[in-house]
Amino acid sequence: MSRSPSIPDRPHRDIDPDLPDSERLEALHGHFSDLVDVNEQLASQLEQAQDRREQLRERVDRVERENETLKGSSLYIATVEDVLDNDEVVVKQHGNNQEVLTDVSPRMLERLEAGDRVAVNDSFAVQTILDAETDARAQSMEISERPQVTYGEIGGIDEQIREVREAVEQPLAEPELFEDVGIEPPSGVLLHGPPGTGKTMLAKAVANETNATFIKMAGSELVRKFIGEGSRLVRDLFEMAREREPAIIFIDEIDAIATTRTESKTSGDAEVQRTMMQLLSEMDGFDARGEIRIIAATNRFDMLDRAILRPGRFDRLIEVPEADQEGREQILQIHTRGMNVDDEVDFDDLAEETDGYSGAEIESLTTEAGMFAIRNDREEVHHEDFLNAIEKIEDDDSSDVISSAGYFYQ
Ligand SMILES: Nc1ncnc2c1ncn2[C@@H]1O[C@H](COP(=O)(O)OP(=O)(O)OP(=O)(O)O)[C@@H](O)[C@H]1O
Repeated sequence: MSRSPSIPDRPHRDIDPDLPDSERLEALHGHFSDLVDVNEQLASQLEQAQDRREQLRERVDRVERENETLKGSSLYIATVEDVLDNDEVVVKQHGNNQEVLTDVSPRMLERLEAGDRVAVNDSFAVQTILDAETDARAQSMEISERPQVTYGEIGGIDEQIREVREAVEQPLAEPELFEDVGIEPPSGVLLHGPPGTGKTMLAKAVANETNATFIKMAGSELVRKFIGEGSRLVRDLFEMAREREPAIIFIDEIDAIATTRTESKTSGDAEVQRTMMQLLSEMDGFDARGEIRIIAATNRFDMLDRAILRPGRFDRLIEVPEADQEGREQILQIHTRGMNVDDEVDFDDLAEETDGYSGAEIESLTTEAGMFAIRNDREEVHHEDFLNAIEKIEDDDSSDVISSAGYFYQ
């Protein structure tokens, strides 16, 4: 900050009244010119102060403008339904589906087409047209016509495979069985268990077996920053599935939108709540005997809002636990199928050594063992390579590899 200039001293001159007139006149002249100097200094200081005031005023204006922009920047997402000739468009706001007729500038009108996603402010004035890159629909789903994963590639969870086949595959493949008996198949299946135990693989394998499109959406993707975006994505998800029947919708990390409601009522919470309500309403209006099956997964079963577990929703719970000794041996064998493994490798012993490892961790262990073989100039992977890999992984991650499985999942 600039320091304020010091105020000049008031000129002062003692003039002896007994002096001759000419000398007094000269002294008065001197005094006068001192006053003129001070006056000039003060005038220049005044000018500087005025400049500074002007600068400050401009700064205040700028900050106020920024403040206004910030206040106005919580925009809502809407879709243009119709572009009318008289500089008006009909937009439908995501989330509440409210349709509004709103004016747009001729310049904006030229760039708008029905179907465009736009951001609107509180008064529904179109602020921005969202381009393809901001189109969350394309970014946030993983779609695969028929995933490659088969049941044979999943080890240690045979019972869970059987349950999933019964709850998801059978209603798709043999719907008449349910019709004949007169029961509704489970609406949604919830897989819960520690990370890396094969939940996603299971969902993919069902899609593979039933020749269905696999559509995956992560719950965290549904928690978007724009109001209305999450529920819109849920609608898109089901629409996408309807377009591609038969389809398996897989919602990973469902806890992101379905955790127990907290007391806090921030707008973020309300938005998450709306997304979950949209999911529930899509599921409620769903034909359980149809060609779309829904599977969700979570590592945080304890946190889930029980509302999603009611009949007609995720009403079939399947726990996918950490593999036991036998399961780990199977997983080791599955992941070494394509590897050049020495006959001496003792999988039973390795399964014992990997107590607490998830399927995903066993998979990375086999790769690490292969790296040890390469380092030793061998094409064949030996038992000691696996042991070295275990040691390395445990050294690297001594703090969390073994405990990670239980970290989120109590
Ligand atoms: N039971 C298993 N059998 C064989 N491989 C497995 C198994 N579980 C996990 N894997 C390996 O780990 C990888 C990750 O597994 P997956 O994504 O299915 O786990 P997840 O339970 O969905 O994990 P997360 O909860 O973290 O999403 C798989 O691609 C697979 O290679």
